[in-house]
Amino acid sequence: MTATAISIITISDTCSKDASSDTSGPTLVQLTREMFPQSLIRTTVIPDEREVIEAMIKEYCGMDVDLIITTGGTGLSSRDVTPEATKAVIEREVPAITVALTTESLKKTPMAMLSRSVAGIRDKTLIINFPGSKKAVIECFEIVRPILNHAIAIIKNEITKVKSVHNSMQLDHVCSHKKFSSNVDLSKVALRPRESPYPMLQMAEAFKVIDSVMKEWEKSLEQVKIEDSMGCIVGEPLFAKEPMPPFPASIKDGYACLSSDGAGVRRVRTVVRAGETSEAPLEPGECVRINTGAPLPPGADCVVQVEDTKLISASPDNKTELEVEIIKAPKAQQDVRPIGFDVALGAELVGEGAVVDAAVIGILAGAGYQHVRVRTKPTVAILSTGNELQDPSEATLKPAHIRDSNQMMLKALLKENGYPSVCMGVARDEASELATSLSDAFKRADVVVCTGGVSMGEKDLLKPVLLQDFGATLHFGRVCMKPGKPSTFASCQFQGRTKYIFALPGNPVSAYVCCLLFVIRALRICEGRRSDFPRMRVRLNNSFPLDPRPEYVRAVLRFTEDDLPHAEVLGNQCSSRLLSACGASVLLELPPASDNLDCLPAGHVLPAIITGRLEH
Ligand SMILES: Nc1nc2c(c(=O)[nH]1)N[C@H]1C(S)=C(S)[C@@H](COP(=O)(O)OP(=O)(O)OC[C@H]3O[C@@H](n4cnc5c(N)ncnc54)[C@H](O)[C@@H]3O)O[C@H]1N2
Ligand code: MOO
Ligand SMILES: [Mg+2]
Repeated sequence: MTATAISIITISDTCSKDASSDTSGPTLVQLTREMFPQSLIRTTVIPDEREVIEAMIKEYCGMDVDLIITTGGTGLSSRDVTPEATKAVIEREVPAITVALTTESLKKTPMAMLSRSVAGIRDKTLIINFPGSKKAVIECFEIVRPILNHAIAIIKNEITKVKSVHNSMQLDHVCSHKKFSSNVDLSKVALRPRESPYPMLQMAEAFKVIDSVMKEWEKSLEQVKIEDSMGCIVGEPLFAKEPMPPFPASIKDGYACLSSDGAGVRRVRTVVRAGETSEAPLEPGECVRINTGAPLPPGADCVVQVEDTKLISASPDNKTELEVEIIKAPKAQQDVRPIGFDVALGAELVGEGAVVDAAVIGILAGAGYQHVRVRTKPTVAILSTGNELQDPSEATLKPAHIRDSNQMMLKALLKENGYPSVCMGVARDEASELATSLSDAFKRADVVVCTGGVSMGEKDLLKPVLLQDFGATLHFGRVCMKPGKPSTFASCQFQGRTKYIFALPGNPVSAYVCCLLFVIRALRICEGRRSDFPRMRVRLNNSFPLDPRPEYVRAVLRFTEDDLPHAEVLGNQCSSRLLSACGASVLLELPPASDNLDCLPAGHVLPAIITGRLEH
């Protein structure tokens, strides 16, 4: 999570007359810049005037600033009105921030009793008052530092509006190291929570959270070779530096003529084939034998195809045509592509936001471009977790082990959707090993996709490790869907950059479906594409029982005489049975079972998300 906009307001009569005397403002700029390196930080110095302070806070809030820190004007003198002004503009107070500031500052100086700081929220902006001295500013910043990311994330991602997510955020926030480490301690397994502490989001809520979090991804462009640009999104338009064709070219194999000569016999002066030029201008009564794609000789203004001519005379060896008859009078420009006919000089070859396809690559190659600037894709790392996993290459299985199928499957699925990734191997279900592997993955990638360890087992340690070791914000930890219930989405700051983590359930089908629905959605948002896969209406071939959760059923489509394709479910849909995804063209979107509908009958028409090839 990155604050995109921060405002520092120095409130002081003295500093407003001489800004160079302000030391607290610049100190806050430095502190916030270190914590939010990618943020836009605005500063201002204003006098201790209540109306001015109120107006300034309101103005920044109107500019979608995420965080406003004021410094100064919190004391007891009659000019100290910052708290009053702040109270007048905030919509909701956050009193615990003030309590923390006071409690912690009192440990350093009893003077803290004389600060009347206020903290609160106006619209989507968090506003915190700090006292005026540089020392106090440094101390206060250290006190609020641990909550800034979470607080801004909650406010900014509108998660406050999604009650369940809000609960989850609060939960995450109070999910202390100790609470989760009891989970880790096998000897105290009896103390683990017997209910998941993570609220179960509806799909629409989960999508909304992903969309709002991923919108923060900082978009950039990169230059790639055109042959490597397939499927990329064009970042800057490209224009034709040359016309196509660059010369008037014949469309037919025949004779270049002067249209003013009309029909009749012509002397065949010479020949011009594709790739050749002919220098001498055509004289009346002459023609030049020409091939498709060859440049018209100077003077010629039309081409007559060989089918519309008669041979009149040839050399004795028949290797040269000497005279031909043009049967029908040609029109000017007949069968000629003038200069720039296909692409005019300066025409737009490919626009910003276009998806590079084979034709675009052909156009760019034909126009002499070797590179194209495209929108940068996030880098992705894949990690499998589980003590039971062996590398797929191992010949024999150890007792109670299985081979890791998720890693290769996810890599292929991402590649199929245009996203390269790196594989980070398998981490064992130990907190320290998971932390090391995650940290290695964060060094390699912006987005980390891991599988396993997100449900209720005492060895399901992904969530606690993300919270404890990386101070991650858990955007969600459970989703009402089948498969994929324990799907987890988090973000954290790592070495000054935001990392996004999709911790998918270990069951292979859950990982497959959640990668399609959540991970690829997120990656597409980063690239500025439309987030959803296309959908179509299909007819169910056989009846299908409904689950209490909305279900994503893998199916193939059969195109018949019927107006709609028929969806054939790919066998048992158990979340461990990856065979149910082999060859799938679509995910059928099944509604949850209800009192009046617990089974969809054969022939029922329902939406299908197109995730694979429609025909094989
Ligand atoms: N008490 C509860 N138990 C479970 C719940 C629940 O709500 N309460 N949810 C179930 C659901 S739904 C799912 S889905 C799974 C998710 O499990 P985890 O994400 O914790 O994953 P693991 O426990 O590590 O593994 C689950 C399953 O998948 C196999 N697996 C894991 N990784 C791989 C891999 N890379 N390649 C192939 N197979 C893999 C693993 O061996 C397990 O069989 O939790 C349910 N439990
Ligand atoms: O939600 Mo789990 O992915 O059904 O088995
Ligand atoms: Mg598990």
